[in-house]
This record gives sequence, C-alpha cells and structure tokens, in this order.
Amino acid sequence: MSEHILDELSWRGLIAQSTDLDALRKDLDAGPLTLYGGFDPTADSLHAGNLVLLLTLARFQRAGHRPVMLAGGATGQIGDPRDVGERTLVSREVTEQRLEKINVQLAKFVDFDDSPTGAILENNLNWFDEVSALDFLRDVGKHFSINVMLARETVKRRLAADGMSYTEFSYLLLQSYDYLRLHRKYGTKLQVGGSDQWGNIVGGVDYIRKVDAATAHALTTPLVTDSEGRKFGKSTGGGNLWLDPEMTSPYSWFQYFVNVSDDLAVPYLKMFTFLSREEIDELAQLTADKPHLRAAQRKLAEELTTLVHGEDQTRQVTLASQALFGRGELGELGEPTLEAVMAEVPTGEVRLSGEPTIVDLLLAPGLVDSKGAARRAVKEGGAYVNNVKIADEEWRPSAADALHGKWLVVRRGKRTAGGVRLAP
Ligand SMILES: N[C@@H](Cc1ccc(O)cc1)C(=O)O
Repeated sequence: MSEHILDELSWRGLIAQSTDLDALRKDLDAGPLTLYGGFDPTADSLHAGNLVLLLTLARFQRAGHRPVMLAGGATGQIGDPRDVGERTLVSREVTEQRLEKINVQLAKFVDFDDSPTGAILENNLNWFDEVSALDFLRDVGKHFSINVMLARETVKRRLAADGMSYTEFSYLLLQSYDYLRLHRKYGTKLQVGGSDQWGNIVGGVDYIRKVDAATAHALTTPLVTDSEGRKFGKSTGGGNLWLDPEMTSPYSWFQYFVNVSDDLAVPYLKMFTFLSREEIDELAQLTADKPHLRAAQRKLAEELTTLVHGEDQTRQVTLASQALFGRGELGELGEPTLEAVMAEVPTGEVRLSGEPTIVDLLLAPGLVDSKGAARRAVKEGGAYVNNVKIADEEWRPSAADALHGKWLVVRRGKRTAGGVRLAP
C-alpha cells in the first residue's frame, strides 16, 4: 500500500501548521475528500513561489482526492494585504486578462476528468458578483470580530507603519466566505495555502463552524526560502521567476534550479518533485559523496523544467547549459538555441578591427571588473573561449572562431559564462 498523503507531506517537509491532523486523517480516509487552494491574479503569470501550493494540490489528487483550483477573480480585485504597502487597485478588465492566462497554468498541474477525483476550476467572482454589500455585511461581517482581526500580525504591522484601507482589511472575510461557498457547493473540507495564509484559512474554518455547524480543516505549507534567506523563486536580481516562458525563459528557469546550493537541493527535491523517497535518498547520498557532480541540482532542474515547460524544452536547455559550461559541444547548438541562451547571459561586443585580446573578451560582457582581474583569471587558468582554455594574455580571436558567424562564448571559472558579439 502506498504511503498516507499526510505522512508523505510530512517527510517532504510540507506541513507548517494545521488544525487537528487526526480528524483530517479520518476525513481523508473516508475520501475522496475535496480540498482547495486559491490563487489571486496579481500578475500575468503564476511564479515559482506558487509551486508549493500547485504541487501540493496535485499530490492530494494523486493520493485519491479532489482538488479545486480557485482563481481569485474577486479577491484579486481587492488584494491580500502585504506586510508593507497598500496595493494599487487593478481594473476588472486587467484582472480578467490575467485570469485567462493563469487559468491555463493552473490547469497544467492537475487532471480534469469525470472521476470523483477530477479537478475543478472555480472563480470566486461566481459568487461575489451576486452577493450585495448589505447581505455581505449582515451574513458575513457579523461573524467576524474586529478585535480579533486587529490582533493579526499583518494588520498590526501595517497599523504601526503606513496604515491600511478598509478594502484590504476586509480581505479575510472574502477568503473566509469562499471557503464557506466551496464547502456548500462541493463539500470542500480542507483548504491548503502557504503559512502566510494561516489566518485567512482558519478564518474560514471558524466561519463554517459558526454558520453551518460543520468541521473544515486548514493546512499550511512552510514558507520556502533560498540560501540568502530570500523568498524562494526570486531571481538573483530579486524579480520573480515566472511560469510563463515569455516572462522567464526556460533557460533561466533551469539555471535557477541547477544553481541551488548543496544544502537546499535535497529539500527542494522533496518539495518540488514527485520523485519517490528512494530516488531522493539516492540523490541525497550522491550529493553527500560527490557534491561536485551536482546530481541533485541537475535532477531538480530537469524535473521542474519538464513539469512547467515540457520535455522538449528541457532537452534544449540542458543541451545549451552543458555546452555553455563545457560539458557538451557548442558547435551542436542551433542558431535559435544559441540566440536564446545569449539573451539570458551577460553579453558585450568587441570589434575585430580593434584587435581585441582575451582580456577584452572577459571585460566586454562584464565577467570581470578590471583588466587586472581579467589577467589574473587567465593566469589562474580560469579563462575560456568556446570552452577552450586560454592561457596567453595576448591571445586574439579570429572571425572563424565566431559561432554562427557572430558569437564567442566566454567563460570565467566554472560558473560565470557570457557572450561576446564579434563585430567586423
Ligand atoms: N489569499 C491567497 C489567495 C486566495 C484567494 C482566495 C481564496 O479563497 C483563497 C486564497 C493569496 O494571497 O495567495
């Protein structure tokens, strides 16, 4: 028999807070249980930070339960309060446009079949468009205590800083009402979300108990951070890693995961892949014995790229990344792939007529910050052009070196690669 979903989530490090787990286990065992997770359209695309929830919902489905993917057509127009800063209101049209794109992404992670575990796509506009302000204040508002709401961390922080509008203050009620509506419509008994959602989720649990005298559960996943303690899934520049390939290229996506530190590779494999315990244990052992192989990182990057962008893209980006870092043939990269890769790494230009040397090539894309540093890199054996080590400071490229008549791939050390356009 396969492992219980709650035990699986626990060894994967995916449980932060919960209401009574034994009670939830009983309801799951009587399953299929309907659960939900909500996604607000705060941008044109979901991002890596949404992966934990997306995958957790998918894990429940694989374990024989029914996930409801709730798109926040209404809540997205209000905005879940952040720790700092009131959000700017977004028009209804923009929210709708965003939702169209996000719905497609949500649908990728779960199966929509007619079985009792087939996923459901919902939108909370379906009820918020109907309920009047008066009814809302009477039927929902009356069950929420301002005293309790004021004691919430985010609210306290905002009150101490820039304050908060009534609009954002009401968000808790909206999400709580969603849970009630989904409970009534589909018998939804569990809401999952990130640990920052705990208050919003138990708000719904309490509300359902008060008005329907029924038990519903709450489960949160931990906030995932990277090695610098930043929220997981932020690029080095601090921007989000988007699921949309037009916004974050599959190459950058892959590169982010292939570069995670050794101590995070295995925890990430547990949280972000469907690999079994045995497969992950094996990779953990390999990482402990031979960290330089970066086997865990590579598997992580491959799995996540395939999950989000498909196998074909994974093949292309692995090829490109291997070629760029000297473990494959650069000559085998087609022009489109090479161009796509060059769009993702630092690049610069040199003119052949200026008789550039390796020092200029390292400087042009900013792989070093000075001529001195460039010379040092050459001396230390850390300078490469098209994967060939260059040991002579006076080495000069020729037109024939340019890949597809245009690019030199320049690398400093093992990890820093860039491109130099060779102009006449
Ligand atoms: N508040 C959630 C999104 C959400 C919206 C509506 C819900 O009913 C549930 C969750 C977030 O900010 O991530």
